[in-house]
Amino acid sequence: MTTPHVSLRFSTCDLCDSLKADTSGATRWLPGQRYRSYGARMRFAGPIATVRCLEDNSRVKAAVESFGGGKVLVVDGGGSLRRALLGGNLAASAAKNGWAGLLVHGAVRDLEELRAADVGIFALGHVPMPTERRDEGLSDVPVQIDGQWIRPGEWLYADEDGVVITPTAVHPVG
Ligand SMILES: O=C([O-])CC(=O)C(=O)O
Repeated sequence: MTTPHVSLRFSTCDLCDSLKADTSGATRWLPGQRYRSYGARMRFAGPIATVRCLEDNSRVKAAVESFGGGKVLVVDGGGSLRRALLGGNLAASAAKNGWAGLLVHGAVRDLEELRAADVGIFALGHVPMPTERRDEGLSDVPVQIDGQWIRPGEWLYADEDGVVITPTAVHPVG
């Protein structure tokens, strides 16, 4: 597997400038304030892998401990802030295994360690309580976040302005 090349000079605003006339619904986006950036990378992009889980990070652990190859892990945690789906150890694994970033629709913890992790981490919030792993959750299934479908293999671009999801890789213009 090769690591996809993504220019980290992309900007979600430039992408949206080039995609704004597309009314097909293929382009989806999430507002920047929905997520806070916790990792060392404020800008990340790559093909999507997914996990859907509720207060059990078994599948997140399995994903970040496997080869990331420049992918972005989208974690649909149901929006729960009761348990942290990612902490310092798993963030370090994600960085070591070449994940470009994680979008966690849920909570994270270990903020100081997350700041040091060379990976993008966007999450709804943080809470100190970890999950109890019961081997529950699904990997590489379509997930729905804020009413928008996000599917494995699609592309995600994230920076401080927000998050853009496209069916295939798109290139910045201008
Ligand atoms: O292990 C967990 O469940 C989350 C965590 O604290 C870590 O990644 O360090």
